[in-house]
Amino acid sequence: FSSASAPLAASSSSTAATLTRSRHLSATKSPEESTASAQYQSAMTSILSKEYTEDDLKDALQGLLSDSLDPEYDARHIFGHGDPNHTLSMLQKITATRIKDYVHIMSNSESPSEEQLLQQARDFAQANGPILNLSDVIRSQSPRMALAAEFKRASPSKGDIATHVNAGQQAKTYAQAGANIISVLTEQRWFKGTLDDMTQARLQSTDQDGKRPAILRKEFVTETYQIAEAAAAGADTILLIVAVLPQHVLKRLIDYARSIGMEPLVEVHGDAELDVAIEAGAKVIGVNNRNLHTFQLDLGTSQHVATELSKRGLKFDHNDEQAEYSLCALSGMSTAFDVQRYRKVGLGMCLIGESLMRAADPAAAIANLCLHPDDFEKQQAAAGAGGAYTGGTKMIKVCGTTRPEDALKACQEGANLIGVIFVPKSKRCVTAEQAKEIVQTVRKFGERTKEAEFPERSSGGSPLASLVEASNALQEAARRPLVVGVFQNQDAEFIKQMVAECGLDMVQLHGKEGMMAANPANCGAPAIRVVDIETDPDTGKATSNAVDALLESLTSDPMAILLDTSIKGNKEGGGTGVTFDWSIAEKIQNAGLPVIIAGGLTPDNVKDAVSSVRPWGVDVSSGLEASPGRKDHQKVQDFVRGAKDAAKEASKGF
Ligand SMILES: O=C(O)c1ccccc1N[C@@H]1O[C@H](COP(=O)(O)O)[C@@H](O)[C@H]1O
Repeated sequence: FSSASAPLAASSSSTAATLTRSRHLSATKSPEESTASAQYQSAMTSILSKEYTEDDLKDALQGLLSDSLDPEYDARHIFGHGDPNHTLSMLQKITATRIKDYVHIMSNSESPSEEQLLQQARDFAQANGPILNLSDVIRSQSPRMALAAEFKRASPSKGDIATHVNAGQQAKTYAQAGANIISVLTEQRWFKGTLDDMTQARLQSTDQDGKRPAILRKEFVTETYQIAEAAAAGADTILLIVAVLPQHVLKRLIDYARSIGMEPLVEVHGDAELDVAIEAGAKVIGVNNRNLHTFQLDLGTSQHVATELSKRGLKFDHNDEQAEYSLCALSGMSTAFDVQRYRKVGLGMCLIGESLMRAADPAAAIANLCLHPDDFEKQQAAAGAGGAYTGGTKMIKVCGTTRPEDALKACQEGANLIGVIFVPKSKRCVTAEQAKEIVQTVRKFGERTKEAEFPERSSGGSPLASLVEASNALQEAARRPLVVGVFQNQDAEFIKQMVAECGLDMVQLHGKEGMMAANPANCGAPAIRVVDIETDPDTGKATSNAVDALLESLTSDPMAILLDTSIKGNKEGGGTGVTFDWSIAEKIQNAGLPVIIAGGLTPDNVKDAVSSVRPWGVDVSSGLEASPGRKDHQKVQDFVRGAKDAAKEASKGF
């Protein structure tokens, strides 16, 4: 395949590009070709609608070991290997389904042969330029972090993400905004992607000077045929997922990809998979922060793998010219802070999908990632917060506690914030003595001797960026529960006095104090600013343009934003026991601001709130009571566990 890997004369003619694409993708065809294409399409439709039993799928995965000389060794890292009763994970189901699909595709008389695909790939390269080497693309960006921006319409766990978006147009936007790699999901059943999406991404992301990002085919690749197919449709590289590939198959696929000029992205999760990848000869290693069998996300995974590579004496630092490997973080990132944490440990690329697909303005979201280190302080300070908030539910606040035993129960269940209310009109209003007792209980539980300390915030940032930074800091600090004092239109001196006397970690301003009142200098501690979502009690709908109003009113004074219902016609919100229209919270988070939602949450509706809105936090007061001011411990347990289970469930996905 030397002609594809050798730099061939590039043509910017899109007509030439269209004509030389593989015959089933071509838009301009002779009548015979059209018939062939129609037959091909109908064959593909029938193949992709086939359903397989669990046994069929297990056999398909087992088949990957049929030519192994040492199946135990080659499959040593594979989940459930050797256990005939193990249930297939979603990753295994999808991969096995693709294995079955390709058995049918490759044997279908309408399909091009692998040789024909390789010829089409050569033609494509001749018309549109040679394959780009992934390793070179990443390394050439140093010291800037390379960005792989992903095109993903849907996923198995999240369902539809952005089905209306056009792949070519989105790729062009990504490329113009500085993406170096464009990853395109080509799997149809679960991700609603196609090979044609990828071709469109390739053709439309090239600029007038012929400069373009590398194109990654994101697929469940087990066959060399899929790699040839990727090259024929315009890919520069392919993803190889170690979790589903026996060692010998991984090696075969890496070698094949290189033989046609592609440097593959080899995806690992833990240490065992890292060893398999290195032994198979991977050079560009992507660390999935998500365990693809359990789907749990942990952004620390990439850092962990970086440490493991260092321990093995392997050089991967993005700024080291001698480095033999490139390390990339995959999954779960959305902000400049995420990029920064990986830059610090030498990673060279971040792959970001969902938050860019959901972003109202993907170009702004990319700019706000501050890919260049010099931009981290400067640019993110001047701009917004990055893409949509997609980090899921991380904060649980149990408010309105008046008794230490209720606060303790909430801590034991895993609540992050315990609220005490100082509002005289509230049925849950506490004295300073009661608050002090609760503070002592919460501190003892968290093995703390003093109030929480928060890192200083970078100065000069936009309110949105500053709030995102503050929310991250609060999330870190609230790994051990903190006590929040709730106030409503009360004197700043009184608030400061209660903070000092009771040892409150934070305050919550729940009245009409305004955004700037939430400054720590005013309150004596960092503050959660409550934003009322004025709701019509008859329709349940918000009565004003709440989203724009909130985004315009933001200042850098608060530590976090909490949305609560206020009933139209009533002066103040708080403890209403009424929900607001949660889609407002979703819209605010899609603009990049993580929010806590409150108002009428109960053990019965919290799961729904968490799974549908995926808010950063949930807050409850009256919904957990046996009687005003007294918590029902069963309800506390059900609420916190329900929120956590739903958060776990909602964070699963590709
Ligand atoms: O709970 C109260 O009595 C209260 C009084 C005054 C201000 C705030 C109050 N509670 C806050 O209201 C929300 C939601 O409460 P609920 O779950 O709808 O009862 C929560 O933030 C509490 O902190």
